[in-house]
Amino acid sequence: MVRGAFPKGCRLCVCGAKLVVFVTGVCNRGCWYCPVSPRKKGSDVSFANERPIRSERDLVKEAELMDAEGASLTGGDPLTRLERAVNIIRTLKDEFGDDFHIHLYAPAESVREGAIEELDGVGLDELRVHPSPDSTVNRRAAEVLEDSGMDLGFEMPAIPGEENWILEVAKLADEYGFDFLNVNELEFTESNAEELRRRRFERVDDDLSDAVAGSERTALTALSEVANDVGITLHYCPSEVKDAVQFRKRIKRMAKNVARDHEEIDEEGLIVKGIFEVISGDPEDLADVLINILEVPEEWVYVDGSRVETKPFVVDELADVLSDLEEASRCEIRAWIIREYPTWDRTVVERWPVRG
Ligand SMILES: C[S@@+](CC[C@H](N)C(=O)[O-])C[C@H]1O[C@@H](n2cnc3c(N)ncnc32)[C@H](O)[C@@H]1O
Ligand code: SF4
Repeated sequence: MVRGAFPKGCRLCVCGAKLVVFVTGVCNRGCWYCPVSPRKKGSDVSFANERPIRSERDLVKEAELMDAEGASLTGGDPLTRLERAVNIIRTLKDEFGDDFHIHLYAPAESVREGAIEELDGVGLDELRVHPSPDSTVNRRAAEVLEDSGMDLGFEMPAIPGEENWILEVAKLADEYGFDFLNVNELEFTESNAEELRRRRFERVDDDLSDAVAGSERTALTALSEVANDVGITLHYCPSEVKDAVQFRKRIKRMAKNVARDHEEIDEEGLIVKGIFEVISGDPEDLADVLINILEVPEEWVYVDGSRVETKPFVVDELADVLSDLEEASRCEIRAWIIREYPTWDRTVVERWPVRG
């Protein structure tokens, strides 16, 4: 549900055009529903999508590979590492121009004048404040932000039974001239599952979803109740948008930029390729046989450690003659066709053996 202009950060996000920059896992707030993975939570690590950021080059490279049109800075609490967040914004704006839209998430507790001035000064376009359960904290944040030049929104999860929190935040946002309130469907993740279960929350009745049952109803009830009293944009973001829409679209944008000559792209934007896994012997000898005896074009043969990668159909066609190939190359081989995400970590989605 959207009432009013769709926030610009959301517009680019649903197209999969936003680079997700995880600034740090550090955060002092401790929400019981915190979705941040245990691996990142509390750790001072930075990622651009799945890629660890070790230098500015990593950040820019990842943005280029997905043809990003903007970025969202998240965490943890990015404001606990203000200088890092400021440098990230500066780097992206310098590299991709002023129109590269950047929004940043921060808990209300961290909204302070000096930090906001710095972020405004470096060109942050939009700030999304995660409200506190304590209304005085939210009011203080709203007062700090009142005269800033950025687009402003509150963003919060819809916790079943907590309609009043949403109503209160919507009214505060309206009072202080915010642009929008974004309410997310509450999600189960690895890190909050125990706390959610302890509070007797359950998953919606759908194998593919991690959403909490009753969250959508809470969001929609509260938003429609407050709609006549406030003039700001009211937006509900269902959890499937993150996976089904945002991630899948980003994958499609990336695939064409990262696929090597021997890798094919399927209709969902996943990479499909053939793998010869060399159990014993020298992968270079196998590559040599493929290129010089079997006349597989050189650009379709890629040696990566103990693997020789090639087009999926090459592996398929050689399936019946693997023992001849083993003999000619003096290698013991296993053959696979795999499907993987075109992400930095190349997560394998599916792999099937061509010979057991
Ligand atoms: C995951 S946080 C990331 C940024 C930062 N940690 C924060 O909380 O502001 C992004 C937004 O998701 C919302 N959120 C937090 N926990 C959630 C959950 N379990 N399910 C859905 N949304 C959640 C928060 O309201 C926050 O505005
Ligand atoms: S503010 Fe964000 S990162 Fe911090 S505990 Fe809450 S949800 Fe987790």
